[in-house]
Order: sequence, then structure tokens, then C-alpha cells
Amino acid sequence: MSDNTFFTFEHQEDGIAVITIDVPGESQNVLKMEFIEELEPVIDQVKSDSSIKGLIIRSGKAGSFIAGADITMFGKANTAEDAEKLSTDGHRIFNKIENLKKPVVAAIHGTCLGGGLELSLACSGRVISDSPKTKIGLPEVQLGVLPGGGGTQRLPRLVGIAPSLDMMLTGKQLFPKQAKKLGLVDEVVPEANLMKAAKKRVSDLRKGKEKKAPISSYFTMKGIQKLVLESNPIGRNIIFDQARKTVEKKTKGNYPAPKKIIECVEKGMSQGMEAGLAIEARNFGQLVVSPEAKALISVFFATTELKKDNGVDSDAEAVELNKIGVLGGGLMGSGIAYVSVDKAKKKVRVKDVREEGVNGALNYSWKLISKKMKKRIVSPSDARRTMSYLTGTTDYSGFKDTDMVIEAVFEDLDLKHQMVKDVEEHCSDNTIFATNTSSIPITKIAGGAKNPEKVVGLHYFSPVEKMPLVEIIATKKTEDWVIATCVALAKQQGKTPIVVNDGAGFYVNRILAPYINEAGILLNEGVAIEKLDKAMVQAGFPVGPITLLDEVGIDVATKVAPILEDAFGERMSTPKAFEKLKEDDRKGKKNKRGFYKYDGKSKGKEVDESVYSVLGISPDKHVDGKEIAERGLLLMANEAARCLDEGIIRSARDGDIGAIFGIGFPPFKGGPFRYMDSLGIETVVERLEHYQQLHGDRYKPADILVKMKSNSDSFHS
Ligand SMILES: C[C@H](O)CC(=O)SCCNC(=O)CCNC(=O)[C@H](O)C(C)(C)COP(=O)(O)OP(=O)(O)OC[C@H]1O[C@@H](n2cnc3c(N)ncnc32)[C@H](O)[C@@H]1OP(=O)(O)O
Repeated sequence: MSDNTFFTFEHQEDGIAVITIDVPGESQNVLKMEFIEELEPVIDQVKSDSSIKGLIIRSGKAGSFIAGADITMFGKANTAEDAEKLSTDGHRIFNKIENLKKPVVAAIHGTCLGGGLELSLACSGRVISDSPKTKIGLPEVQLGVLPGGGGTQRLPRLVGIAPSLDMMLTGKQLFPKQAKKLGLVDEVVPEANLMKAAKKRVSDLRKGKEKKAPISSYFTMKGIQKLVLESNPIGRNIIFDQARKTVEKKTKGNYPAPKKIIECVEKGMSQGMEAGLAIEARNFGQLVVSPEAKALISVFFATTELKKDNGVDSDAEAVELNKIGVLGGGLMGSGIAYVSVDKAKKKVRVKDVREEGVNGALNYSWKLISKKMKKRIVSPSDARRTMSYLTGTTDYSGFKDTDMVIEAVFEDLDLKHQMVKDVEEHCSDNTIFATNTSSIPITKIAGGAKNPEKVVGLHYFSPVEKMPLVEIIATKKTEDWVIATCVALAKQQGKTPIVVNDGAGFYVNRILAPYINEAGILLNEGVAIEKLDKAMVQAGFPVGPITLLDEVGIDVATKVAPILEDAFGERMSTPKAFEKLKEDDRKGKKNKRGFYKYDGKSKGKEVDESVYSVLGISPDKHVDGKEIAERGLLLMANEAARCLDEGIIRSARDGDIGAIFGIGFPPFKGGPFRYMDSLGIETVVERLEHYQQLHGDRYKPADILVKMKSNSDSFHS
């Protein structure tokens, strides 16, 4: 047995050699350059040593095969050529593995992502554990780069062009059974049998019993048609054209990586492996140094940091929550109950004043859980067990032993005060009272509380099961352990939490308001509805501001607006357009009366032109889409800067993540603070002043920006 820094190499008596990867000082195995340098001579040794009949590559870490190339290496590459070399060095060693005339089997348990999967694709066989910890995929696109370890070449050759594009363009991670079905792996076995299965595969490969990986179900199940489509140039062109169209529709040209992935696969399939690898390395190099990749990588590291953050400046510890009460079985309450039972595995008791409300909440969870059951992500017995955590009531029975109660009732201060009183009466003195209000300051809700130190805001976004952010709002009195407990719960619910201080609109709604208001002002000036939406979608938001208003509800927005106007004055005043539409009983999608038509007759999305007559305008004003986008982005960023200055958010990092995960701020810009940094604070101030002269003081640059401009500062180092 020989020891290396990154792995041990063991030549066993049965003639099989085993490499056990265990990168020191890391919880996940990651591929570093030094690892490649260490591995190369060992592969040469395997090749030349005739007593070695086959090789198994496995991990020595629990729950992590290999999480990919070490992403920190990307930041150290100063030029595209530096980054290209990372890829070509990887290619050299992976080619050596592929070209060994001996079987090499990857024994995979735990995360097998990016470069980790690419290493295993260079092997002649792959066996994986059936553990829920085992996930397999090429997530590089989410970092703004592409699989640079041969993935764009080996994956399509193994599973087919269309399925490989699907994996690489979405970055999706597959569970073991899905990977097997796709033909990506040969065998799924219990973790305890992994090495036994790997050895058997080596032996079978030696005997020629298993020359090839099983044919992907993509070919076997969907039939010969697809095989024909992929095996001739005309058919392949159809697939690539379709992929390009889908990518363009989704990315609006804002993300360069997907296009380059398609190019790599296309060239590789038509010009051969060598040419494919060359273009892969070149494209990888260019992407690594692109501003989009830098922004997306910053989002990855910010999210990773937040996983370890307890949300407070002290070392306060979260208390264990055994049972959670949820007040209100509406959309938000149902969603909160679902993530609490299904993800956080907590006992949950839902209370609603109406029986139908309780049933609605239980059904909501059941629908989502049975969907997972149908997809075989959970077994029927697991699904039943999860549902058994969830119970309902129309009174406070079963609330005495709740450790936390989350209220999700109407946005009415008196009602919230009643909830606080009820919880004090029916629960214990230690029960945390969390409110899911999106607009009422938490300090006001805590006003009449006996234990205001246990009152906290827990602001989820709709739909709860999909939206990744939770805003945790602390008042001056909220105790640190209460905040730390909410942070821990949100993480268990699969969310990324940011802790903010109490203030009108908290953080997310506060920065959203001027952006939405600007759309209202432009609309009132005669800019067409679809133009406003298109400009922001083109800029990288998932939906435009007007569509968002229809989704959230014009009534809801106009309820939050006066709170913000009271707190911040004229710069937040509600545009006349929204008031007029509210008077016209337009609530948006929910009452099928909004900016768009919801009559079921319109083809696609159609503007409800009657909005213009309600507003007394004709939509013929021309404002360039780029200007619309810049105005919205600058107003949002300017307000974000004020939030940082006032201590509403704890850091620029939290502000970036809050905006991306809560609003859909374009991830390729890295969040409002990275956006301002990338423009340069001087430019931000100049652009705001330019619009201030044209449109008034709502564009006045935040004090912090003016200060930063004179010191040539940036938010992130
Ligand atoms: C050439 C190639 O094609 C290019 C590539 O391979 S690019 C990389 C592709 N891989 C990825 O994108 C995976 C990124 N990692 C993840 O998604 C998640 O970390 C994970 C699912 C692997 C594990 O998640 P989780 O268990 O919650 O652990 P998490 O807290 O995120 O990570 C643990 C540690 O591993 C680090 N880490 C994980 N993957 C890493 C990577 N690829 N590079 C560097 N560090 C990584 C994290 O930064 C964190 O470090 P820390 O403890 O010092 O803060």
C-alpha cells in the first residue's frame, strides 16, 4: 500500500488495485491539480505492472465520492489560457484511465458531481450505492462553466445526445435508479455491497462478459426512432437546433455556458473525440474567466457560507424543535406545514378556524408527497410515515407541547395580536411565536406580547415548497437563541435563510417596491405592459414586474405600499396606476382581473387592453428596453445599499442572496451588491444622478454610495 496526499493506492492479493480518494482538510472530495499530478504516475504504474489485473476507484469519505473539480481553482486562473490548461491536464489523465487496457471501475457512494462524474465516465464501469446520499450529475452550468473533464464528449456517447444535453444544460442531479435507467451507471447496489459489486464487475470485464455499459433506456424504451435521429447528421441537427432554441428562450442570451455546451457536443459528435475535447477545453477556459461565471460562483460560495451561519453574532445555539404549530391552513400555512413535515421531519399541528382550511392543508401535503411517491423518490411507507407527522385541528388542542408556532393568517394587526394572545394562553412559556407576515413590522406584532423576546418574523415566499429563501426578522428584543432556532429550522426545511432586522418591508419587499413602482410609473406614462415585462425578463428576471403583480395580487401590493410610504416618504409613494386598478377591483390572477387576461380563451399570455382605458392612457410611449431595465435595477440596488447602511441586512452577501433567491434578481449579475461592484460605485452614482435630474428624487443616490464613491470602495473585496 502506498500513501499519497490525496489518496491511498493498494495493490490487493486478488490482483485488483484500489485507489481510495480522501482529500485532506475537506468535507467533500474535490479534484485539485495536485491530485491529478499525484494520480498520473499511479495510473502509469497500473498500466505497466502486469500483476495488476484491474483497478477500482472509490472514496474514503462518508457521503462524498467526488463533488467535482475544486471550484476555488477557477478564481486563481487569471486568463482563459490558464483555465484551459486545467481542462487539458484533466483530459490527459482521464484519457490515460480510459485507454488502460485493464478494467477500471468507479465504486460510487455519495455526491458524484462535475469532475467526479467525468472521472467515472473515463472508467470502464460504474457501480453506485442506492443510498439517498448518492447523487450524480454535471452541475457546471449552474456555475456558469461547462463540464471540462471530457463530460461533453463521454456523456453523449454513453447515454445519447438528447439526454446528455438535458443533464448538462440543466445541471440536474440524478438519483441512483434514474442514473441506472439512463444507462449512466451499470449497477445500483446497497452501500455495504459496493466493493463486492465493483470487484465482480472488474472480473466480468476481464472475462469479456461485460464489454459495454448497458444501453440507455433512452434508446431501448423510446425505440429505434431516437437512435436513428441521433445517428445521422440531419437528425442530430434537429436535436441541436431544438436545444439552441430552448436555451435562447430560457436564457435570453444572458448565459454563455449553455450555448458553448451545445457547441462542444455538436463538434465532438461530428468531428470526433479529439476535436471535441479540444473545443471543450477552449470553451471551458473562456467561460471560467467570464463575468457570468464569476457571479454564479460567488453565489455558490455565499450559499455555502450561509449553510454554516447561525444567523447571529453570538454563539447562541438553536434549540431542538419537536413539534411545530401552524396557524392558518391557507396557501402559505399549507406550504409551511409541508416543508416542516417532509423536509424538516417535524411533527406539525395545523389549526384553522374552518374544517375546510384544515383539510386543505392536509391535502396540500398529501398531493406533494404522493407526487414524490409516484416518481419513486419516496416509498409508500415513507410517504405514510411523513403524513403521520401532520395533524389538524380547529381549536388549540394539541398545541400545549409545541416548541414553535408559525402564524400564517390574514395580514391584520388585530388578528395577529389575537394569535399572540392565543399562543400565550394555549402553549408553553417557552414556545416561540413566529409570524409569516410580509408587511407588518414584527415590533408591532410583538407589542402586546408577554414574551416579546420570543417573537420573530419568519417570512416565507410563495409557493413555499419551491421558493428557496426565508427571511428571518429580528426585533430589538428577539433573543439570539430564537433567531438561531429559526435559522436551523429553515435549513432543515431545505431553505436558505437570511437574518434581517425589523423595518418596513424588511429587506426583500423593501427593495422590490421601488422596482415595481417604477413599472407603475412608466405604465402611467404610457409604456405598454408587455414592453415593461419583456425588458426585465430580457435583463434576466424570471418574470416581469407586471406579471409578478398579477401573481402576487394588486390588492396585496397596494396593502404593503402605504406601510413603505409611511416609513420612507415620497420615494416609495404608490403609483397612481395601481390605486386606480385597485379601485377597479383588479386583484390580478386570483380574481381573473389583472393586467393580463385570465379568461381561458386567450392564446398564451394576452394583455387586457381595458387596463389602458381604466388608466386613461394610450400605450404608445417609447422607452428603450435597456433603459427600463437599468432604471429598475438601479432603484432596487440603491434601496439595497440603504438597507445595508441602516443595518437591515447583516452583509452584502446576505443582500445578494436575498435578492436572487427571494425576487429572482438575475443570478448572472451575482445580486445587487455584486451588480453595483461590477459597474463600479462611481458609475452607479453617476447613473442614479442622471435619472435623478430627469425623473426626480426617487433616484437620489443612497448616502452610503456617495461615501463609497469618494473612497473608491466596493461592497465585496
Ligand atoms: C472540470 C469540471 O467539469 C468542473 C467541475 O467539476 S465544477 C464543480 C462541479 N461541482 C459542483 O458544482 C458541486 C458543488 N458542490 C455542491 O453542490 C455541494 O457542496 C454538495 C452537494 C457537493 C455538498 O453539499 P453539502 O453537503 O450541503 O455541503 P456544503 O456545505 O455545500 O459543502 C461542504 C464543503 O465542500 C466544499 N465544496 C463542495 N463542492 C466543492 C467544489 N466542487 N469545489 C470546492 N469546494 C467544494 C464547500 O465549499 C464546503 O466547504 P467548507 O466546508 O470549507 O465551507
